[in-house]
Amino acid sequence: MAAESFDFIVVGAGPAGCVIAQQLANSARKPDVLLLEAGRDISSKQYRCAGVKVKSFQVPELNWGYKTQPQPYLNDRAIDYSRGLGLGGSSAINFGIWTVGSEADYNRWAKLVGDDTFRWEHAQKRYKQLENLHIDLPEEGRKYAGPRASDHGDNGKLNVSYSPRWERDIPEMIDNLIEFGWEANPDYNSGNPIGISPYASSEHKGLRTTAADILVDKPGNLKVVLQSSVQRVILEDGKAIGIESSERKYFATREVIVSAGALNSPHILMHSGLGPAAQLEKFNITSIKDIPAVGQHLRDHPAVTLAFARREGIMDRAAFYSNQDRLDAAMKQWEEDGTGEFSWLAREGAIGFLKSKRILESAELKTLPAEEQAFMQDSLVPQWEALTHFPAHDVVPALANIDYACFPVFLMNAQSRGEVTLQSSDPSVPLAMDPKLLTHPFDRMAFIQAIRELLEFTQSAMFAKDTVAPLSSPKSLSDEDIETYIKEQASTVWHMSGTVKMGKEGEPDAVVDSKFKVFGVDGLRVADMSVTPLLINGHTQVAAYIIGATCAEVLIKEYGLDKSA
Ligand SMILES: Cc1cc2nc3c(=O)[nH]c(=O)nc-3n(C[C@H](O)[C@H](O)[C@H](O)COP(=O)(O)OP(=O)(O)OC[C@H]3O[C@@H](n4cnc5c(N)ncnc54)[C@H](O)[C@@H]3O)c2cc1C
Repeated sequence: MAAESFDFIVVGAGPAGCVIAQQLANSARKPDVLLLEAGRDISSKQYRCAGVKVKSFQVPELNWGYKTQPQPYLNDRAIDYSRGLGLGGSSAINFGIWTVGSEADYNRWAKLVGDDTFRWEHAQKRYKQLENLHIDLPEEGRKYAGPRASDHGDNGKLNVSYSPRWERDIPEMIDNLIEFGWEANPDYNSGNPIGISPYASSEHKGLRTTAADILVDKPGNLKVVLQSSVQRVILEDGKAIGIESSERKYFATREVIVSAGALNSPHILMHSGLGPAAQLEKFNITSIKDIPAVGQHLRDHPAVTLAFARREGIMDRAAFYSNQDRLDAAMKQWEEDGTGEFSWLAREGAIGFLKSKRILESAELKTLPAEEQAFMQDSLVPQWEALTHFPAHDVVPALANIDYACFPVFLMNAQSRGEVTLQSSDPSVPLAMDPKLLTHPFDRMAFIQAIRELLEFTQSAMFAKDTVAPLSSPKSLSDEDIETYIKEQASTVWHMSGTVKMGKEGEPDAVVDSKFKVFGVDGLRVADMSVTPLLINGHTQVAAYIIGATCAEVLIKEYGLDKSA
């Protein structure tokens, strides 16, 4: 079969890859674009019920199924390191929390890489073009959320919504947290995440939103090939000229853009001869360019959940999830018209981004580089995050019979750096993944403090009056008990970042420049969560979409694709 040729080849149909492919193909010059995805089309309704969203990552055929190396600070546990496999990438299996991060993240990113295109005002513009925010809050929720139209999009392809119905204890929970001292924030996605807000999700009318939605109405000059796992980039005289996948070769006359995610993009680079030469040679891969930083600098947010049985009937969940007849009827209703409990129940709650005086005044903070310390002190930069009504029964089915409160706690700005490394010369064998969670002393101290601050709330009279028993929680507020709990229970929240880090030329940890170009290689860019030079303060899908839009903008400008032929 003759090799097919395209102007641009994009590898990976996650948030970044779908946006790049669609925006390139839609530019005035209408270049021929190929989007290759290793997985299947999983964009049909059967995979997208918002009400069972947290079950998606547990479906083996939708997931690459990765596990980390044993983590010494987590009792040597190998933890789940899921990545979405299929059209939409990890957006098709994620938990749907919609957070853009802090405007300070984007301004710092611009400064770190020396390019103002990453500044908040530009990032926010791209975000607004992608988003279609539906503010259909219930009556009782309106006083807590008030996004300004100027901060959001209402015409993008990504449907985002607040839940139109709330579980009955949510207003009291938010009131209590405000009374406890958390500042009310009417819109945590305005660039200022600090405080407590109801959260918005990547879903609407009971249907999960995924990156596949970006491809709706795709133009004819964009070809999508599924079940094609890219093994390496074909390089000739220092230039990327195509790719070799599990099924065949494809050629690109202009560029190859790798958007396979933070665990797979470095994998493809290494098998193309671009990575740490010593590592490649160990596995008989010819090194074309020694780039020691490929696979290094892996960062992620440590996370742990705390759960408490609540007084029966103060919530809506047990009465529903423990009743098979109601479950069956609700699923029938969702299938018919997308409404009913599976469109709202346990899909709503509050999100808090908190500053912590104790963390900011700690001895451990003072050991960090001055720039990092200054960043953390910024009034728009949180030290930790919590959610209030996580649907943990989708992971621990026994919880379906009880009314329970579940708070995931996330450490922001974690300092530990991990790595992904080769373990085989066979491209079908994944990299060894070692996030080295909590290896940095700052992270261990800050995570303990964050959990303690949440526990102080759950032990306050206003919350404790309705608690029947802790279900999963440290035994006390002591460092030792919290540390034991972390070791037994903590994991990450799948925000892998930084393995193909963006930076300035000559920086030893930089792999791509601010135009997403791999240093020293022509015609090759990487654009997905792997390039982030910092850990975004929030959940990462929005950042991945923005990365895609930024890269598309750069390419369209560089190649003059915005001008008609
Ligand atoms: C379980 C889970 C829960 C999460 N929850 C949230 C959340 O609530 N909110 C949030 O904002 N973020 C969440 N995230 C993170 C978020 O989904 C990711 O940050 C985001 O999807 C990353 O986008 P990406 O484009 O960088 O990569 P991905 O979304 O990982 O996309 C990469 C794509 O490339 C494809 N690919 C990989 N290798 C190859 C290859 N060799 N050949 C061809 N194709 C390939 C993959 O199959 C995939 O489709 C979660 C992630 C997971 C896994």
